[in-house]
This record gives sequence, structure tokens and C-alpha cells, in this order.
Amino acid sequence: MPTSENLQPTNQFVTVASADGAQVQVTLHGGHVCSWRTPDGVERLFMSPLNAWRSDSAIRGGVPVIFPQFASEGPLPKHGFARLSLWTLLETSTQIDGSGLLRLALSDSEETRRVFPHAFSLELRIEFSGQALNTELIVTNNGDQPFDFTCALHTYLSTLLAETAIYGLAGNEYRDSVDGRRIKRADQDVLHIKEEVDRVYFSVDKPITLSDHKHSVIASQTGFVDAVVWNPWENGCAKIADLMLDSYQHFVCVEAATIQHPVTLTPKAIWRGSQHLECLSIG
Ligand SMILES: O=P(O)(O)OC[C@H]1O[C@@H](O)[C@H](O)[C@@H](O)[C@@H]1O
Repeated sequence: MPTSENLQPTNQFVTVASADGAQVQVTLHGGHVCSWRTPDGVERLFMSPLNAWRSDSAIRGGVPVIFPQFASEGPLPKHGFARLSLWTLLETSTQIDGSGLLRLALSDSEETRRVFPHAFSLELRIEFSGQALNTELIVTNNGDQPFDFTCALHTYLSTLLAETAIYGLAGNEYRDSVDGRRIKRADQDVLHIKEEVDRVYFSVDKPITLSDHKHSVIASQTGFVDAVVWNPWENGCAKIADLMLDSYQHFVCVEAATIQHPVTLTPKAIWRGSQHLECLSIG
């Protein structure tokens, strides 16, 4: 984790392309997917034009890795330390089937043990080709005591909010963070965002589809149990220094997450969670 004495710029990207021309860019800061372009050249992730690119800040956009604590639901800094840590690059390659692959890793250090006294390793495995991106988080307990964690892949999907409809959450219970964390049930088939939305949907076992007039993105998940839908609207953007006032019009976060029931990982055990995104063009 960075201190003010060792601030580094974080806009140094590792870029990998698949044989069919899809492209992913990551930074080692945060083990962060910053860009995902499908072979038609369309950027599928939102990245804030006001992002600070500093090693003491989380990157505002792309896919932040949230570990070992979601939001402020525990003693650690908000959303944990993985998104602020310097990861190691394990592999970049093109697979035999033409897909691009990146593997990044993060292990405990003196700094992480100060706030989270456990021996762990994380691997982020990013595989992509054509219209699809699969991001897998693998957590290993290398210690001799169990530990608990919550986590998320905090994906900022690029979209035109005014034209966006979100499907697949009807019937699910959710915790509404903009309404006193009340537990509610989603009773509409379609969610149109017309104000600040910050919800943890519980036990999500069906794909979530986000459609604007041009594209659909289907987000499915394995291992992760919950899903977050977040859009700060204009009032939220006004409070977030690295978002423009109108940034909320350009993204929705659809996050694969495990929040309600933390994972308890026993010694030497491995937990895996992945988010699979697939784009469809409309018309
Ligand atoms: O500004 P941050 O720390 O990146 O968090 C952004 C948002 O992340 C979401 O996952 C949370 O549900 C929101 O409550 C939070 O505001």
C-alpha cells in the first residue's frame, strides 16, 4: 500500500490482444482492468476522465478488485486494500484457442498484515476473446488459521444511462443503501435508473442484462453470491472528486460480490469467484 512518500503514477498499462482483435489493458496498481475493447474497437468499460492515476488512490472506472472487505462493513479502509496495492504480473499470453490471458497476483505483506493479519494470496485471471470477458478472483489461505472476507469485482460498465434498462433482478431481495439499508424485494422486471441507486442484491443466480439502444451486456457470475448495482446520480457525483458532475450518465456498476455472508476460508483452502461479461449488438 502506498504512502505519501512513495507516490507513483499508475497509468502504466499492460496490454494484451486476442487473436480476433479484442484488447484488455491492466495496471499493476490494484490488479485493475482499465480497458476492455471488443474486436469492433468499442470500449466496454467506463473510465473517469478525472481519474487521478496516483498510487494512493483507487482507480475510478474499469474493474476495481474489492478484497478483503466490501465498502465500510468492517474495520478496514473502504473496499479493502487490494485496489490500492501493487500486484505482480504472472502471465500474459494468447491461448491456443486465440483468447487473450492475463494473470496477476497479490500476497500478504508487512503492510497488509498490519490491518489484516493473515497469510493469503490472490490471483486475478482475465481471459477474453470476441464479445466476452471472464474475470476470475482466486483467494488462497496460506496460513494456519481460518479468515473471513467479503469481496467484489466492481465493474463499471460503459452505457448511456438515459437509454439503459437492467433486466434479471426481479424477485430478488436487496438491501437499499440509499434508503437506510432497508431490505426490499425487486418487483419490477426492468430497472430504469432515475435517481441514485446503491443496492446489494442477495443470492443472484441468474444473469443480469444491461441494455441501451445499441448494445446489451450480459453479466453472469459463479462463486460470487450477491450482486451490487450502483449509480451515484448527479448528487453522488458532486461528492466524488474523481467523477465529473455528468459522469453518472455514462456508467452503471454491476458488481459480482459476496457481501451478506462473508466467506470463511480454512487453512490451505481456495475460494474462486468469477464474472463473465458477454456483449451483444442490437439491430
Ligand atoms: O467511491 P468508492 O469507494 O470507490 O465506492 C463507490 C461505491 O461502490 C459501491 O460498491 C458501493 O455500493 C457504494 O456505496 C460506493 O459509493
